Amino acid sequence: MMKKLICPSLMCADFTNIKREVTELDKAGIDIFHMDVMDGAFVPNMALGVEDYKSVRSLTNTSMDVHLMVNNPQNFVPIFANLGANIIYIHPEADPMPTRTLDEIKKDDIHPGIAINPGTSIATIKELLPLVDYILVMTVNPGFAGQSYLDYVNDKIKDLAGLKEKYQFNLMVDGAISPEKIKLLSGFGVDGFIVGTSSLFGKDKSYREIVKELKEL
Ligand SMILES: O=C(CO)[C@H](O)[C@H](O)COP(=O)(O)O
Repeated sequence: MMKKLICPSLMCADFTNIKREVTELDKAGIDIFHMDVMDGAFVPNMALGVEDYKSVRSLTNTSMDVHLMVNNPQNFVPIFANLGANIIYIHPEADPMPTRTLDEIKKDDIHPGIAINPGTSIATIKELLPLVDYILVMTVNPGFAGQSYLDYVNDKIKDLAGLKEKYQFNLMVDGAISPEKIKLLSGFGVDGFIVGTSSLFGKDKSYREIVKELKEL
């Protein structure tokens, strides 16, 4: 069976009970905590920040990423490196020299990743493929939970899956990832799924039940 990394998007969690949320998600066997940091400029919203990152990091030893939905992400890398991030995603669309930033991330022994918007083509990121351990394909326009899945991104996901063996990256998807999409996209060769309101949070079942079901899809 292909690996299926389940990564809860903590912007969708109940932050009034973050200790319980993180503990229950850990018990459910999730793989990576996904932390969306927004600047209100690269995307028209604000979500998690440094203090949220510190809180979650203090509650778990599980892998944590940070998805920097910010302009000039190179300025924020040292902050999240110091906070114990295991994977740092930058948007190449927002960085004047993503090759340098990815090298800086790697120097800190952190996995470098790129997140790419629905309208970003593979051609524009081709040179970055040998530099990254993770590619996060946005299947909604980033910034908000609860949007609709953009089907036109499927062709790009299939094409990237075809490049995984050559470049050895993990292929991840983020945005309106329902159980049906996990099943479909696993078949395309996607390794990891950022799960928010579409499959994990605000449901009537426990995280343990849901994560088990998603892994078995
Ligand atoms: O990156 C995001 C928004 O930009 C969120 O991680 C994601 O959209 C949350 O999941 P859902 O779409 O299922 O509510």
